[in-house]
Amino acid sequence: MKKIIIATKNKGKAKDFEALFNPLGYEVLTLHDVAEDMDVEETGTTFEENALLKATALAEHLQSIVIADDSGLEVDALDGRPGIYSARYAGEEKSDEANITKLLEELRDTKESERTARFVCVIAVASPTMEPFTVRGTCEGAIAQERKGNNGFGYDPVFFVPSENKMMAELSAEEKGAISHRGNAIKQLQSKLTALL
Ligand SMILES: O=c1[nH]c(=O)c2ncn([C@@H]3O[C@H](COP(=O)(O)OP(=O)(O)OP(=O)(O)O)[C@@H](O)[C@H]3O)c2[nH]1
Ligand SMILES: [Mg+2]
Repeated sequence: MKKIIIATKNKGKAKDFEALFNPLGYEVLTLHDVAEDMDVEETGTTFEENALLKATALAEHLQSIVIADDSGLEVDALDGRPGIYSARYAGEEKSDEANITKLLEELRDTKESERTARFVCVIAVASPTMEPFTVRGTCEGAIAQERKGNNGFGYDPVFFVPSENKMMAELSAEEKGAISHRGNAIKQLQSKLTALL
């Protein structure tokens, strides 16, 4: 099987990528497989900057084509927060559980119609032989009052997807990939992918 390297340590993201790339004939490798010690600081101010930082650092290190994903949740009632800080919203330990608790607490007095939000996923592609580039995918939804569902990762248990009438965490990996920010970003990548890999 052909291999694709993703500059991530997030196992939930890796699963999402596997559901999207395995059917296309690619085995997904992550930092855990290729450079366990590598830790790229996300010092950018946009998803694009952070995705490029992660992709170019690993592409340089491995002298190979690499993709990276920087993603997060934008909540309208919170002026777009947590945004690029989604992973570390409740602290540097990056706990999905604590992040959800903090989010629900911050939205405690926000009524149903004002709980709109979107997931954003920016994927950067970098290689030693070409200019890096990014694609962006989004997924519109709303923040629920309570957790529901056991699939996915991050904020999936409280992210309501109107088109499915379900929480993201109630969808299978394949169902999530069909409608998610990550799936949408990868769809944009696909046309360019064949030429690249
Ligand atoms: O419920 C969710 N479903 C998703 O599909 C999703 N995609 C992103 N997120 C949130 O945004 C952070 C990314 O931050 P991020 O891009 O810096 O990644 P990360 O730090 O977790 O791993 P790495 O790829 O940087 O190694 C994640 O941790 C999550 O909190 C999601 N939440
Ligand atoms: Mg990160």
